[in-house]
Amino acid sequence: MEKIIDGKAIAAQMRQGIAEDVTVLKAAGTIPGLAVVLVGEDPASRVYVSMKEKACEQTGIFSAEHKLSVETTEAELLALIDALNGDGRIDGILVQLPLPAHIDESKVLEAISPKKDVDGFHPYNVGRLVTGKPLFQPCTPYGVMKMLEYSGVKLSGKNVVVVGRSNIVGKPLALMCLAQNATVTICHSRTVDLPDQVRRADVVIAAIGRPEMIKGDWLKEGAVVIDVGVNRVGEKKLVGDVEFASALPRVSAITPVPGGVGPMTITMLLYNTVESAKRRASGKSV
Ligand SMILES: Nc1nc2c(c(=O)[nH]1)N[C@@H](CN(C=O)c1ccc(C(=O)N[C@@H](CCC(=O)O)C(=O)O)cc1)CN2
Repeated sequence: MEKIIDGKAIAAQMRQGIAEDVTVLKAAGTIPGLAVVLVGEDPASRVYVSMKEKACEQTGIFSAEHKLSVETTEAELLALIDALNGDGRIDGILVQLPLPAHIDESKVLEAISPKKDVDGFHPYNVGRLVTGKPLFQPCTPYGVMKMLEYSGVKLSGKNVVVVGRSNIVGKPLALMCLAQNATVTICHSRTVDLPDQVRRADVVIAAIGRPEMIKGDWLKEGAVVIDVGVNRVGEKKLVGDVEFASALPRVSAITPVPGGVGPMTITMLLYNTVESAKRRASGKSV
């Protein structure tokens, strides 16, 4: 196992496989389609959306872009989603988060057809994950699981500590690790003695959104560290939730920021879209 888990390289390898699947689908008459919806001008969201569009182009997926003004009402957004749910060219619908404060995020996510919910955020898909029969799995946690698989890290019987309990990363990751027979602990802002919890972990997954909060001397010797944090410090610098320099000498493997989990998020969105297109092509119900 490489000490630095290269998310860019794993993502590139997976995207090649996805592009091959798209070629096969197109030859049989199905063009995978993703609708990308952005409301407002949030600069980070604009960057992520354009990365998603570019990734679609590179893999041959049709992307339909809907860039809406910050004044868009909740009713207008719901009407667009309704139209996309019924659009036969669209296999996946992505609404970039966060949404402006006047729009109810849960209402919007619940309006997306579970069959086109390639972000895996709809309560139906959350329920499928909880019951161990996933349909669409959320992209960042799914990307983490793929990185562990590609790096040969087996979770069965391991102590996994997930730091962070968000609906889109921490909670689904805990369920995915549990499905691989890990012993999972979820830590959060009220956890007593976080360093002590982290010290027990064979695998630490950091998803708290606090720059370099987890220090090297908190880690067990030989631990595997997956850093989901993408924190902007100053104008240009990006850092994770783990202090990389102090962690590196102690770990057996670690993901960098940037170039770790981030590239996998978009790759899993492409993957989910193509899986959805394969279902459409086969006429299978879900
Ligand atoms: N509808 C969704 N909204 C959001 C999601 C999501 O999965 N679905 N996740 C995040 C943002 N996100 C994708 O949307 C995302 C975050 C980071 C990266 C990434 O590649 N990061 C790079 C650094 C890029 C940079 O320079 O800023 C890295 O870590 O190497 C991709 C996608 C919130 N919203």
